[in-house]
Amino acid sequence: MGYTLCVLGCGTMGIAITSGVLASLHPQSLLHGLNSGQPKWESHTPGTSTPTPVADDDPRLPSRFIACVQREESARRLREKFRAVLGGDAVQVTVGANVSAVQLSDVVLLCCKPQGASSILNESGIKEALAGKLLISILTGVTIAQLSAWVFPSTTVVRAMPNVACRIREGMTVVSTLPSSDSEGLSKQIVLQIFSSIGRCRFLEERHFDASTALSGSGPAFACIFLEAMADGGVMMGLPRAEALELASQSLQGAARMALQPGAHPAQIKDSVTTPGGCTIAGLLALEDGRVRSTIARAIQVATERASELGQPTTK
Ligand SMILES: NC(=O)C1=CN([C@@H]2O[C@H](COP(=O)(O)OP(=O)(O)OC[C@H]3O[C@@H](n4cnc5c(N)ncnc54)[C@H](OP(=O)(O)O)[C@@H]3O)[C@@H](O)[C@H]2O)C=CC1
Ligand SMILES: O=C(O)[C@@H]1CCC=N1
Repeated sequence: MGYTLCVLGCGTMGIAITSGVLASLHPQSLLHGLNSGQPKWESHTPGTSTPTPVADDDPRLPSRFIACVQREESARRLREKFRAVLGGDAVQVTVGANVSAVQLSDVVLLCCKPQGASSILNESGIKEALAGKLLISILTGVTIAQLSAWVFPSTTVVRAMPNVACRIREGMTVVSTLPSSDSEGLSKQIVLQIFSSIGRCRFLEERHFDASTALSGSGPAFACIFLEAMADGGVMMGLPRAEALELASQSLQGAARMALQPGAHPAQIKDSVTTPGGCTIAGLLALEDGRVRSTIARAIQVATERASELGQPTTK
């Protein structure tokens, strides 16, 4: 029998992670369709993630899910969503019952706003309910030292920084290196299993978390600005909007997948596209005139600085 996973604060990211993990555990379920939506275009869109084989007795895999939210309205929507795709109560959704949800769980995924951590973890009984368990926080800016001060020493605290693409199992998650006492233990296996089932997962020291938050946590938003702008250019030149978005999206996906190939480098890919005297170099020079590289790099810098402020007592 696997373990019980409690998603404490099941909003955008809680839903993305839960949906991704459920889809990996139930490859035949409608979750795949729901997560990726109906194909927008008629073009062939091959799937990319390989389903994780289900093994009910694997202690690294969750077999029961509890989602905690604050408002009844959110709870109702979540129940409908998960019931619709799994046809039962695969995910138990609770409101105002964080302590009992944590008591019933083995692993807790903290997915509330950074500003909400203090009140959620200071609720009477939570500390005791978390004793001896694994607490994985995806909160921006809230440090392991802060989290550890709110729980007993027997609670294993791990930070993770996923992104919204976990929803379609194409996420990028950075996980803090575990304490040496647990560096090869079950906690590490559980964390790896969760996040590698919904995308890529990499361990990094905590000092890199704010930059990782800006780069891969916020990254999908930055990429979508570029994507929208490319599509706008296509529309300006007469392409229909839907086709322009398809062309832009698939081009970005293709370029990113090429860049992820072993030994590949973005500059080499760019050079291979750039015919001497051709149209690509004309477009590249227009981009450079707009200081596109320093603008994008500065966005990561500013987002990193802001990430470090979030979750701190003096920050709104
Ligand atoms: N959005 C993103 O792309 C990313 C976000 N993050 C981090 O993930 C965290 C969550 O972000 P996001 O999912 O966008 O935020 P959301 O606001 O979408 O989700 C927060 C959830 O917490 C719930 N909640 C609030 N208070 C309580 C409470 N007292 N008890 C139980 N549940 C509660 C809310 O319930 P209700 O719905 O009822 O209000 C909501 O479901 C943040 O810390 C953020 O920094 C990290 C990486 C990417
Ligand atoms: O904007 C934010 O603060 C969060 C963290 C990364 C993505 N969204």
